[in-house]
Parts: sequence; structure tokens; C-alpha cells
Amino acid sequence: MLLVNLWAIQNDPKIWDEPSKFKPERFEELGDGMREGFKLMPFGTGRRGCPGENLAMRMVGLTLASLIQCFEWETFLNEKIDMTEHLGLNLSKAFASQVQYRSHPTMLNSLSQI
Ligand code: HEM
Repeated sequence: MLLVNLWAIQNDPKIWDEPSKFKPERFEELGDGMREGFKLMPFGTGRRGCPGENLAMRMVGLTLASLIQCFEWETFLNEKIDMTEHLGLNLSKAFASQVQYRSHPTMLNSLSQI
């Protein structure tokens, strides 16, 4: 079995400018569904690459946009969210965030009909 260290590739400063910074604009020039070669492979690649990639790329954006558009989010006491990474086979946050949310006033009508 071959395990590729994607974390190392995706955090390599020789490949990415300031790899640990949140810079979504670095992907702006990529068209819909286009890849960044072998520099970014969240869905694997080749024959065993993820067949759900196109669906996932649409659903993740749609779900995130819906959550932002429909609800107002805040942390308790307005503390900053700790984005420290927990290193393991999968990358997750080291500390869970506690947030509270309420329906956005302009969305109340639509949400109450779901
Ligand atoms: C953000 C969402 C997703 C991520 C990050 C993701 C990531 C991956 C990765 C890394 C692999 C292994 C690829 C490899 O071995 O090279 C994989 C395989 C697979 N994924 Fe996804 N996936 C996602 C969503 C989905 C969805 C929505 C579906 C189906 C509707 C799906 C179905 C599959 C299947 C069936 C495989 C196994 C393919 C094979 O072994 O031939 N995935 N996925």
C-alpha cells in the first residue's frame, strides 16, 4: 500500500506561497472543477480517485453558503475560535468550538416553511 503525505505537499512553502495562511483567493484563477495539478489532492487522484468529487465540490460550497446566509453565528463571550490543528490520519481541529446561532431575521419566513 502506498500512503502519500498530502499534508506535507499541501503545506510545502516551495509549492505554496504562505501555505498556512487562509488565502482562498489563491484558487481564484482555477475554473470550475479544475485541479491544481498534483499540488492539491483532497479527493485523491487517478483510477481510485474520489468519484464523488464533483458532487462534493458543489455540496460543500452550497451547504456552507446556506449556513452563513440563513443563520447568525457567534461564539460564547465572543472569544476567538482556536484553529489549532490536531495531527492524525485525518486533519481535524484540536479543540471543539462552541458556538450559538439564530435564524437570520430575513430568512425566518423561508426557514419556517421547511
Ligand atoms: C468533501 C467531500 C469528500 C472528500 C474530501 C472525499 C475524499 C476522498 C478521498 C481522498 C478518496 C480516496 C481517493 C484515493 O484513494 O486516491 C475518496 C474515495 C471515494 N469517495 Fe470520496 N470524498 C468526498 C465525498 C464523496 C462523495 C459525496 C461521494 C459519493 C457520493 C464519495 C465517494 C467515494 C468513493 C466511492 C470512493 C472510493 C473510490 C475507489 O476506491 O475507487 N466521496 N474520497
